[in-house]
Amino acid sequence: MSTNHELFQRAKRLLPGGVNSPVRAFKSVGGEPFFTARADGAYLWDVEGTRYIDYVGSWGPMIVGHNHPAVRAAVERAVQDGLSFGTPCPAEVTMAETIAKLVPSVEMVRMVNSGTEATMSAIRLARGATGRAKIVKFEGCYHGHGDSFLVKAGSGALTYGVPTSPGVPKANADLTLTLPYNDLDAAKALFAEQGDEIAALIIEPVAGNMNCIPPVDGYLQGLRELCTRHGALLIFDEVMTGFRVALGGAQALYGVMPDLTTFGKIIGGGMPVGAYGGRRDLMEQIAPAGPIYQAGTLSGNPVAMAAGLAMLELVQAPGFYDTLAARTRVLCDGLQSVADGEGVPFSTNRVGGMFGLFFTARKVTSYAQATTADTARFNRFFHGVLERGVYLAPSAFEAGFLSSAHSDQDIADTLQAAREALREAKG
Ligand SMILES: Cc1ncc(COP(=O)(O)O)c(C=O)c1O
Ligand SMILES: NCC(=O)CCC(=O)O
Repeated sequence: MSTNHELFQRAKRLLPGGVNSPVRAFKSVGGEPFFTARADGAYLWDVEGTRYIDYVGSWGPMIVGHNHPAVRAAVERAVQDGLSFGTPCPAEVTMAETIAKLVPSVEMVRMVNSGTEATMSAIRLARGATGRAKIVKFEGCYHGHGDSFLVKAGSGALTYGVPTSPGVPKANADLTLTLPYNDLDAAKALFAEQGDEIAALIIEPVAGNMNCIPPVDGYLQGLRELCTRHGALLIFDEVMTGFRVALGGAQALYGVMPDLTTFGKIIGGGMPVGAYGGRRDLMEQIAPAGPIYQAGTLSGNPVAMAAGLAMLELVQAPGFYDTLAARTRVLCDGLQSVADGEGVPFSTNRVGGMFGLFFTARKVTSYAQATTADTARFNRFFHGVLERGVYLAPSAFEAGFLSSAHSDQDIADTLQAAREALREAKG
């Protein structure tokens, strides 16, 4: 039987950094990642049989808990009929209808295989439709690993201190303009200067890749007005927030209609899926309806669609998001009172089923504030709770996720682990 350590040694010989996605490595918190053998409900079990209460949820998709019987059964049924057809299949039509029904701004969709593909395709569409080249993104936001987005990026790029990646041609990076999140005046100033060259502004409507930072009141509305005034498209990257902060995503929660929206994570139920969609007049410019090319051998895959549809069925249960948000609140308020009790400077953010923990006394509303929180303290806390069976994202710059499988007891156990970890780190 291989141990975590043996597996990681083998992995490092053949996989860069021992992982297939950088955020999984424990490079910033220190130590070695554990290898998961099995997942169920709110828990992961590593190859040594240790159980963890999981607040990563496969980085977002597992909103009903791991290995949900209804999702698993849907996949098992779909597999009986074949794994991939390369022709249209019925489930992708149902998927498109479901997304269009649930997400206010979506009139048409195209399925893809990851969030990265969704965002790359959405900006190609924006450029093709407007005839403009520049895009605007926000410092600390992450939109996958497309060249245009690895400029002042969040997530692993921020965690590892290389927010602008080598390998992105300068000509490409120069077309990506960046702004500070939650600062409408900065956006107004940029659009006043270059508004007629901007194809699209893309934003995480709740930032989740520089820890978790909700938009301040009126901010998304202000960006909407700015884009409309300057003829630029507004793209909400709802890969993380879609079906996470509310059934209709952040656009439903805040009542702001983007022109295009990108999706991933939850809509695949744990299978590799992404999608982009929005205004009909824009989406009809995508091939073969229109000239802007975008394609995919496995796009709309029947097994992935079955998993995603089962997931979207479950989240439509009455009260699903109210309960999820209430649990998230109990967790965050509980952690706050534990930290207060231990005299540790601490604050939290949360929207629906996503949350952020900051080792700083003030409420965090900006990238600058998020990056000045005490990351060394976070790293000690991360290991302190991990030793006690609680798995947080191994980075101070990632949002956390709750699922409907997390019980009151799981939250109570998490708070106890947090209390012990904070006490130990002080002593
Ligand atoms: C907001 C956001 N956009 C895009 C992506 C990219 O998605 P993927 O990892 O599926 O390519 C992610 C996460 O990875 C994300 O959080
Ligand atoms: N918040 C970070 C992600 O969702 C990305 C996961 C990955 O890159 O593996």
